Amino acid sequence: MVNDSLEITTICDDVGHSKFTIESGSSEIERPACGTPIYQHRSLPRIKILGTGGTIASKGTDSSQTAGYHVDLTIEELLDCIPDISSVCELEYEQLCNVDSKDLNEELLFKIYKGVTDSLQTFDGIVITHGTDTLSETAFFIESSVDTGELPIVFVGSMRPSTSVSADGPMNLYQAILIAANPKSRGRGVLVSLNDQISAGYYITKTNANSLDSFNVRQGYLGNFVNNEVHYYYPPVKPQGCHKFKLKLAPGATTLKFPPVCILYGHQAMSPDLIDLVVDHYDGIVIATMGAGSLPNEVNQKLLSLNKPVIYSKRSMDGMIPTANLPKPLAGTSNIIASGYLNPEKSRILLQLALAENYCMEETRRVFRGVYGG
Ligand SMILES: NC(=O)C[C@H](N)C(=O)O
Repeated sequence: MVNDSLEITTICDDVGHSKFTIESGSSEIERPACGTPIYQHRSLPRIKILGTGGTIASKGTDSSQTAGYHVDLTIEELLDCIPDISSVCELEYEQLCNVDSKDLNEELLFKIYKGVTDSLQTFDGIVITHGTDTLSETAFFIESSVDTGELPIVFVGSMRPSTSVSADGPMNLYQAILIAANPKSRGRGVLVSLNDQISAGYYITKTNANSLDSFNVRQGYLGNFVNNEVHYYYPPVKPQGCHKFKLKLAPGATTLKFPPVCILYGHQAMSPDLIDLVVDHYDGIVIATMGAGSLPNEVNQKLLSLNKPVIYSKRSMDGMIPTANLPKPLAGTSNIIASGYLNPEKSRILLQLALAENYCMEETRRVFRGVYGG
């Protein structure tokens, strides 16, 4: 299903940067200087698409293949597969990277952050195509580090590669663009659009490794997409207690370097020796506890003795860690902080942001209080 009615124009000859615009109609376009967006119909919302890769940008070898495929499709090719949106919005798109989301690192996260912040003033909405495995981490990071104001930022991925029968990528992308262009999406912060559902990026979690309905959010879906209509269930709202960090690069640095934080997974017969193996390599530890903060006593004692922050999160997908369940130090203030509703991977990002700001233990605890932890 090729979209013939869109005109795709290269506006920057720096191919490494891959910036393009898609204009509605085919009337003459005056070419501005490299990097300047071209707009003809000021009345349509302007949407920026940032391509980063993932299954939505993947190809398999035959149409039945839904595993073992490779990222091999550009954002430009992906846009060729969606229905005509030229009467709905004007698009500009940019390929930031093209990787499986397991390979996203601080450098690429910073590229996404820059892609977003550079577009905030010029566009009415931003769509980010992303692999689903770590999509919720990037969405959480962007919500925690960008003051989005009224602008909708919509993350989107897919569970089937572009070559498969009933590939979900084109419909998911189409919906994400329409959500970003819809005035009702304003003032809702970072959204995730997948499988017809709209959710808050701050809370969403990937809960199924294979199915199309792979994302779940116990805090509730915000809305639904049906037959070209965006339906919100609630008026605009942003996540409660979300702490906003101002990212600062170190003097002379060109990208972010976060303090290292690891995640350990609690289990029966867990030994405190595990902590000894990692403690010197990390500035903080997140631990996926059993239940709502349970760990063997010796592990609690070992963690309490560390001179660095330890976040108690959970193995269970839902629920939270109440502060009442944290182990108590014999004397002084504790280095152990409850993650509240955050899962281990989001807790890791939040702790890294707090460490990067040089927050003391109490400031870090206050940040986690926003999600009923601390
Ligand atoms: N469905 C997906 O996008 C999974 C893929 N491995 C990724 O996260 O990039």
